[in-house]
Amino acid sequence: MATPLVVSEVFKSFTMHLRDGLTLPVVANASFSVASGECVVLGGPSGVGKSSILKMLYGNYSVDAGQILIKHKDKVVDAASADPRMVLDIRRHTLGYVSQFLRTVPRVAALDVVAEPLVSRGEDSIEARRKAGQLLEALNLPKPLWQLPPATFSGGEQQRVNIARGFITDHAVLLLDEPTASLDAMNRAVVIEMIREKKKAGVALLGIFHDEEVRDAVADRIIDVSHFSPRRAAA
Ligand SMILES: Nc1ncnc2c1ncn2[C@@H]1O[C@H](COP(=O)(O)OP(=O)(O)OP(=O)(O)O)[C@@H](O)[C@H]1O
Repeated sequence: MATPLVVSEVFKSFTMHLRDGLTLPVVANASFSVASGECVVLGGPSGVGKSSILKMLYGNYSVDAGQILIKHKDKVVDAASADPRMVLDIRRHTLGYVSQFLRTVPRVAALDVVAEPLVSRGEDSIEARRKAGQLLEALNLPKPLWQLPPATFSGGEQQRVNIARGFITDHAVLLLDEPTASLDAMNRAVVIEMIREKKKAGVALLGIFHDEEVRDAVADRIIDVSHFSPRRAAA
């Protein structure tokens, strides 16, 4: 089985510059991998470092030590030490991320927000919009909203735009940070089905799901992130 994501001995601390440089160690010696077609869930109590791990993998947080090995365009790249241009290339072609909250761009219609990851890869914009419409329809976003910028949408509507944007590409690795937190039962079921489709297509998924029902429906494996807690490592 192919393994497009390998995390090896990753460490992370935050330095509080406004608190006399106080250092808060958050992740110590995190090592795990995710295979194609597998959905791995990061578990453990609140504040243990689950979101921080996803943000390091996506390049939003720097990594203090260790490697994040991603299979990118037939090569293995260490995203932890890659330059910003490489990180952007990995995001464009290999690594998707559904964050908890949509970062809206003023004046851009929801349909174009969803189509953008395909357009930025040079795909035909009409075809990209068609695919975006299919996803928004599956996620029950009312059609009159498609042409509006999502800034004024409800939390659940914004989250569905965010999910559609994350799922529109055929990226080999997909990170999901509580994608169903603001959704009703009907749309949670749609997202569960979309995750199963990605697994069937051979995508490696790594996610955080506080909702037990969703977690049980999609998880092949749960990694207890408290194993990577610095306090435990020091004990
Ligand atoms: N940018 C940051 N600056 C300083 N501290 C941070 C930052 N991001 C996260 N932390 C700290 O790192 C620790 C882990 O946070 P993180 O959000 O990764 O936990 P989590 O396991 O995802 O929690 P939850 O389940 O509550 O979302 C927390 O103590 C948090 O305060």
